[in-house]
Amino acid sequence: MIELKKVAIGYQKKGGVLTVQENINGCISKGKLVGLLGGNGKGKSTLLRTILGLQPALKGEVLIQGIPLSGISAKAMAKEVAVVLTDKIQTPYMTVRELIESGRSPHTNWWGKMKHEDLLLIEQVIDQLGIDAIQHRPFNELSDGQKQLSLIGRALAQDTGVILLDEPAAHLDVPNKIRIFSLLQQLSRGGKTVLICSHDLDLSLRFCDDLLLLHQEELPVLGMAEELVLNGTFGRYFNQGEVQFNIQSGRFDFQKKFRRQVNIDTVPSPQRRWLVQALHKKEIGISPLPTENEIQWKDSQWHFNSQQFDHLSPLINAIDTYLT
Ligand SMILES: Nc1ncnc2c1ncn2[C@@H]1O[C@H](COP(=O)(O)OP(=O)(O)OP(=O)(O)O)[C@@H](O)[C@H]1O
Repeated sequence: MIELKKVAIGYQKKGGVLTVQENINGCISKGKLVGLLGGNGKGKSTLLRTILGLQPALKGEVLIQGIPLSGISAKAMAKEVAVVLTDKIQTPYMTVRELIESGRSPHTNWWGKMKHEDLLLIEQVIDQLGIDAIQHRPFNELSDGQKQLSLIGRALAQDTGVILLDEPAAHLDVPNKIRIFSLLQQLSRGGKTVLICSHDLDLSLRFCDDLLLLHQEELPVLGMAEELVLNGTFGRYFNQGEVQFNIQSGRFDFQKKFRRQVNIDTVPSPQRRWLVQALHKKEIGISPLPTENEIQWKDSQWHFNSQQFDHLSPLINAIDTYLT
């Protein structure tokens, strides 16, 4: 586990100190998938680098598996903590498989000779990530998403108690993103401590047990994801102007006030959800009051202004014309 005790993070500069965040407290527990979330420039990467000991904390203390960072050698750190950072890595010619195998180096002998168990683990990682088809391709020739999967593979092959990931799913397609979050969740259930920094708030809410939220004006907060939503903290930390978190849908809405409005009170789900989206694209809002502009869904048909429509597209065009 990772313990943070009154940690302040930032940079020593010529003119003084730039404090990015302070008073970061809490325990990133074993067996949990924890998301590190915050808007741009709030200090997520800085905190990850501080936890890794790549830069000193300005104040406070970081403990890894109960030991203060200052007391952990680089070799011991490599056995305890695996990391996937966003920095572009330059590998001299190396295949995906060789890159993943290099994750075993903290555990192998000086010659890097791998035992049967090491090879089994490599096979398992390649299988878990679904990268069998690219395992013999040169890393430098891969797409960004394939590179990301390979780097995650190297971290998994390291087989450490703690895994830190900085935006590991940024370049991945949706099924691969879900696969990575789900795999990290599975790893945490197996007893690992996993801290993932992400801008994907939706997947973080769905998969992470706890969230560590960073904000400019408010103190960092660590808590159960659903609790932070229900007590309003999550929304408060991310709402910006017209972009507001909707506690019902769990999504961020662009809450623009539309001049033109219709009433859809009687439209059931799922038609309602997609009708609202199509109306908003035409700058038509939803009126909470019954008005004469009512849309209905009856007998698998749309009804508006005494007309019937089999499909959404002509309905939306008719409303758009009528309300112009
Ligand atoms: N080497 C550096 N020297 C000085 N300031 C830095 C340095 N690296 C980052 N910063 C500053 O620290 C703050 C936090 O940056 P950091 O990269 O940790 O944010 P982040 O939350 O990871 O952002 P993003 O989501 O945009 O990647 C920013 O104001 C940034 O300008």
